[in-house]
Amino acid sequence: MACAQKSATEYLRNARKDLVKHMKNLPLIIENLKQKNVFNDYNLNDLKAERTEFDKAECILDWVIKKGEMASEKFLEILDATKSKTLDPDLHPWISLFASRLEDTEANCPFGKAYIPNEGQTLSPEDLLKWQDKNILIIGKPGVGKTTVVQEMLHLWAEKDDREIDYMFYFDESVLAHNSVASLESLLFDVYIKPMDKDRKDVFQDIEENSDNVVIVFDGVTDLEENSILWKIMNHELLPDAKIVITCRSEVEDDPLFYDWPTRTVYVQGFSEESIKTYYQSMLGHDPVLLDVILKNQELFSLSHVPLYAFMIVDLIKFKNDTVCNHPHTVTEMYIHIFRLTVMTHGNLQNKQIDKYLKEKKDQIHPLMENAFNATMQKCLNLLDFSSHETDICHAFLKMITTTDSPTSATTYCAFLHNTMQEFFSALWLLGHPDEIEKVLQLCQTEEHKHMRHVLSFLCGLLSEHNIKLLKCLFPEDEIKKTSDWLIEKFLDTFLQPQSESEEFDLLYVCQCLYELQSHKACSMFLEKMDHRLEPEVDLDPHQCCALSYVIGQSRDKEVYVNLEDCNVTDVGMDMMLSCSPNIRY
Ligand SMILES: Nc1ncnc2c1ncn2[C@@H]1O[C@H](COP(=O)(O)OP(=O)(O)OP(=O)(O)O)[C@@H](O)[C@H]1O
Repeated sequence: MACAQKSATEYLRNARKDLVKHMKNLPLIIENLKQKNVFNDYNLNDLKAERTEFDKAECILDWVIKKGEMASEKFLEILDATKSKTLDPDLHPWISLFASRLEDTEANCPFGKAYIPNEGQTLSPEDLLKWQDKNILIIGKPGVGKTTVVQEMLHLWAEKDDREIDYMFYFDESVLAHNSVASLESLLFDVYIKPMDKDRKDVFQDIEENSDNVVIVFDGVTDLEENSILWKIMNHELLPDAKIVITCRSEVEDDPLFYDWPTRTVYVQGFSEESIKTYYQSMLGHDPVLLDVILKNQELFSLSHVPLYAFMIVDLIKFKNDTVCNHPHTVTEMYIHIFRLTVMTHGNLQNKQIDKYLKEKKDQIHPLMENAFNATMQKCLNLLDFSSHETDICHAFLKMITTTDSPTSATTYCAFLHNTMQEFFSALWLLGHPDEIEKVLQLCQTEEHKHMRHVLSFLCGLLSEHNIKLLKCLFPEDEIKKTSDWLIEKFLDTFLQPQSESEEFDLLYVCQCLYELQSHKACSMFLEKMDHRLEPEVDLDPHQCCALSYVIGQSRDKEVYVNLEDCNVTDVGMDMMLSCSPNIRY
């Protein structure tokens, strides 16, 4: 099974000694690493400074291993593809073994990085590719799989021999952040692909003249500056017949940017119940006890419809003990454990050493929190002011992105491996700066800063009593408690106000924050303010049902009236609602 095998990083680490001596043709390896975005310009420059081939080989291996699993996998793929030129024959069986393992994994295990189809899903990425519509908007909550859907579209397109579309361009948030891109040509050719200089003009002309053969994907739009190149593409002022696919989070759907954008809208739902079961069966089937823990735990199961959470659960469940299984599972707690696990792996530590190590590294971690917060406030994923040494602990959470600014210059930014991690770090910063919380509460009510709500729900989770022991190595315990004491009432007062005359307050968001906070007192206060009547009026996904039933379950002596007349609720969701039945009246 894929999960029982050695990781690519381990595979490399074990062979490091032999590779340092027996890798050949280093320039070819380096060029490939550059093309696959494993190495950036800084790495190349630093390598030039190494004097001997041996030193260079050591550097290459150490950097790749440090850059993590994906980099190691790409490196091994390069070695396999070029082995006749780059590896001593003695190492050919070693690399072939890795290559066959990859094929085996892909054939037998449809998961890992592969796209997981939902049973009975009404639409597939293939359908989206075939649609004739010129504008497609893909919407969903964080981590539910929007990026994965568009990447699967790209993958399907790249695999096709008889393509109907000639060009497909994908731009992620780090590119979208550069509203100032100078021209269409530089956007298309300077970010990822560069046609040979001699062809560049012809290719560009072909794209412009036959824009009906072009698909442009903007992944993770938050806003686009009016009249920027990106805005003009979206509105078909440039490449008038191109198909534009945009992904955004649910709260951005109502942004004025999309008011006049005639569009076909697709909502990404995440894993279906069937997909969740198949996924866990494939990852944990070898351990029926663990498998059972998840499948029978309604909260964990409901969280798993967000694929990102399902992946985290698999990693965390291995550390299961009675406490792990016997208390409610919040999203924030999973992030705290992932944070601590990353620290543990980076420092090569044992579990019991993590707190001490974190205390020692506080000075490195706090600037990362601050940078995350500032970048999130500005809806930016590149940490513009952040610099730290490659060996710092912070790099365990970051990837490097290099953008070419001109033919002779490039800029390298740090960015979090996933944007939800950036939001988690932003919440950590707020936890250490309680004076700023009230301002953020107010800002969240504005269109411009609505996105900060994701940070606040993490903040609620960080304030949960259960999590304090995991955080007190970074923040004083009494400060966390003090913040928690005053925040509840402020939070409820702020969020229970309708956002505008036409818009009700967001009941489900408030319930999710209360679930993260895990406080009976806060739930009672909320139910009191609601007069024990809840009317969601929208379809509920399993995790929303989990939060809602938790809040209802906190009403000890009063029944809560819940009106589900206008809601669709999944079976898992309904089970959870019914499990708090003594407190509920329909
Ligand atoms: N259908 C799927 N099959 C396999 N993996 C998936 C699927 N959907 C999501 N994932 C995995 O879940 C993680 C999060 O997905 P993704 O980045 O696509 O979410 P997102 O909706 O774009 O999140 P955000 O709004 O935070 O950008 C990724 O690691 C991705 O590989």
